[in-house]
Amino acid sequence: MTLLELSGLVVGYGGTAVCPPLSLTVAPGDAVAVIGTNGTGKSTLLRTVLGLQDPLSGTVRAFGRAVDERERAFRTRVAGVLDDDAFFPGVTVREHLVLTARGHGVADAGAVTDRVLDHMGIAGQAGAMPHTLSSGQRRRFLLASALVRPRDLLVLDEPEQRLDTAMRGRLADTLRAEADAGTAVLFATHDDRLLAATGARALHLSDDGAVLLDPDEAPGVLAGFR
Ligand SMILES: Nc1ncnc2c1ncn2[C@@H]1O[C@H](COP(=O)(O)OP(=O)(O)OP(=O)(O)O)[C@@H](O)[C@H]1O
Repeated sequence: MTLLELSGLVVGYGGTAVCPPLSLTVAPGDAVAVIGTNGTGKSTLLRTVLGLQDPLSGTVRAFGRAVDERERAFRTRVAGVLDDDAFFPGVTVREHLVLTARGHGVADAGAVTDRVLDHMGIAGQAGAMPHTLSSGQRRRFLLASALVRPRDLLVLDEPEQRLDTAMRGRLADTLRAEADAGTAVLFATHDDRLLAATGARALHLSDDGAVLLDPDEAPGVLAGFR
């Protein structure tokens, strides 16, 4: 079964492509990493997959339909964490997460939130305002926002950013568990250890084209960017 299908996809801005045309199919339980040096279009690709910008050409289909983030049916099944953050004033970390969970129909939103806060190691920050968190704590919080809600497709842009080594290990375990549970995971990364630990296939973007690598060779290719 195909959950996400990119076909002849070209992404970019103002009519100018930022990466080569690409095609990719992702099934439930698949983990796919998008890799490439800075500026090769990874974030732009993920934004397009999330329906936040239109393709220049080609198609992005999720769950058998063209992606459209205005459709609730799409939003309820797709959890995305990009490199941006915006918070409601006067709403704590825990309250943000409970609101997110409730908004997506989670019945025991408080209990789920407390489990995820604990899992992400930020239970001690539950009552804090998001803007008072350290950058790594804020990253943990943003990742938590994807984990408190239902999801069939998880899209993460460099989820390892600003996380300490132990939390990067936890992140790898989490992504593997997500895939094992049947969630499709698509993430951009610069971390070859995260890539190896998740066992993800890697889509390598470069001037030479978009190439799907085997899990065995992908971490070596990524490490070679250093
Ligand atoms: N809003 C925008 N308008 C125009 N060009 C943009 C915009 N955002 C990004 N770009 C350009 O698109 C190209 C790809 O950027 P993108 O952020 O997708 O790369 P990336 O692979 O995610 O990079 P990095 O590894 O540095 O995060 C870059 O040349 C960038 O300057």
